[in-house]
Amino acid sequence: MVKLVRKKVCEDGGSLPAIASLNSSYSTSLTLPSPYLLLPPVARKAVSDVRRTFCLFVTFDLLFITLLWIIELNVNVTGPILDNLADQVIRYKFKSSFFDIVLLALFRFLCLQIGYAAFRLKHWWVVAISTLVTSVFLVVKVIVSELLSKNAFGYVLPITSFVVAWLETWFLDFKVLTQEAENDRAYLAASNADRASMLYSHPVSDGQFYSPPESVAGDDEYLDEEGRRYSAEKEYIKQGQEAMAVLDEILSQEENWKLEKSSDTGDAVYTLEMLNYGKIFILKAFMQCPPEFVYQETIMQPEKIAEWTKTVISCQVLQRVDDNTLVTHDIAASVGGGIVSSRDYVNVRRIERREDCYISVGISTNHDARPPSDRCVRGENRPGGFVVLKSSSNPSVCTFIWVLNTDFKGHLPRYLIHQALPSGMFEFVSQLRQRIADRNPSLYQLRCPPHQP
Ligand SMILES: CC(C)CCC[C@@H](C)[C@H]1CC[C@H]2[C@@H]3CC=C4C[C@@H](O)CC[C@]4(C)[C@H]3CC[C@]12C
Repeated sequence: MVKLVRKKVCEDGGSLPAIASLNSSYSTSLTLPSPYLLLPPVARKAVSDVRRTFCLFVTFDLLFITLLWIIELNVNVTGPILDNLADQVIRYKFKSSFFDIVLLALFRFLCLQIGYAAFRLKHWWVVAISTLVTSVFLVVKVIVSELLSKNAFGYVLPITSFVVAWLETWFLDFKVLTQEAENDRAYLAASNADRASMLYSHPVSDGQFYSPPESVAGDDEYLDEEGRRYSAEKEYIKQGQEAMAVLDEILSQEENWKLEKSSDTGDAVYTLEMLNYGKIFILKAFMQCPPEFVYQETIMQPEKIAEWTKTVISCQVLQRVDDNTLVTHDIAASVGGGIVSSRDYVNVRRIERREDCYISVGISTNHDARPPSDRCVRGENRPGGFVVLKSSSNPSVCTFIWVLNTDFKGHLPRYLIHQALPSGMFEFVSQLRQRIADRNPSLYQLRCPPHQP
């Protein structure tokens, strides 16, 4: 039984060797577009798709009412259709002609097309006026005229006009304006993200860390920008160090961990209640492989984690601040069969190599390149992370600990989440074992890990 030992931190926190020495295939670029991101804005369409659909519907309104009228002219034909037409148009009588309903459709068509296609208005008052005029006119018409006694069209035409007019109001207000407002927000966010990624857009080649370019002497604005960036980096480093202190605190309280659930592979999930952080979930799993393998898969290659676990949809390194600190954008899959839908997180991570373990802590932070977006609920990670404990007696085994301390946000029943987390964590570690076995076939025993002694 690998006992969780107290850590002995090296002075510099065990700074990492340059990535290149660990895995030359590892590369990252801060401008790599991710399918989950709001892609930098391209030229925007003059008329949005939803608005074009609305204009099409308005055209349908006019054509459909006109078609119904033409059919009506044909239905009770006493003489030639032209007589009927002349009757309703030239010898127009409010009480017996349908021509005014067609003119009303033409009025709606002109108002709406001029207002929403030509002037591209973003307000509902034009459609409100056209619908109000239509409604008042039709109500008066139906009350005063003899249309209803004339034929079926005495019902069909006014009712169709009324319904179509109100459908146009609904469509514009609940579809066009809301969708376009959403598009504007997304466009704005993409513009910000695009502008921000230009700030951090220095491609980081294999194994190199991001280092701010030399500032141009005398360029005050640039120095301001540089100063801002420098203080942002200091802030990230500080957040990582503080999170590491909290994680160490959690690890030092193993005697207070409460066993929640064990898996048939001998893994266990514990919980720990902490004053400022609520209920923390801690997975502890015995791994039949050298600690370096676990370190490589869970800590050193953050962007590849999505290749082998369904828990994470994507992970992108937004910025490498220094040898121990990086900022990532993680998109987690839905949890508990959809109880918790997919969440995204911006985490500052601190990685340390210590005498007895490899440790990686993360905590939620902000980054200009990934402002919160309406498309995904932004979760909040409190100090938590991965610990790969080395065995002092056997270098080919280790213990993997995952401290999960997350607020999924949203109005979700806590008990449901707390039910779902342990199984999700067990699934993660079994996918980790599978990954290590696939990448290190020699470790056949990984495929059926023994029960812990
Ligand atoms: C059912 C459970 C397992 C789902 C958990 C979903 C979320 C909360 C999980 C999925 C992937 C997780 C991240 C994976 C890797 C790291 C790096 C580590 O240095 C700090 C924690 C951090 C940043 C994790 C935070 C929590 C995380 C975002």
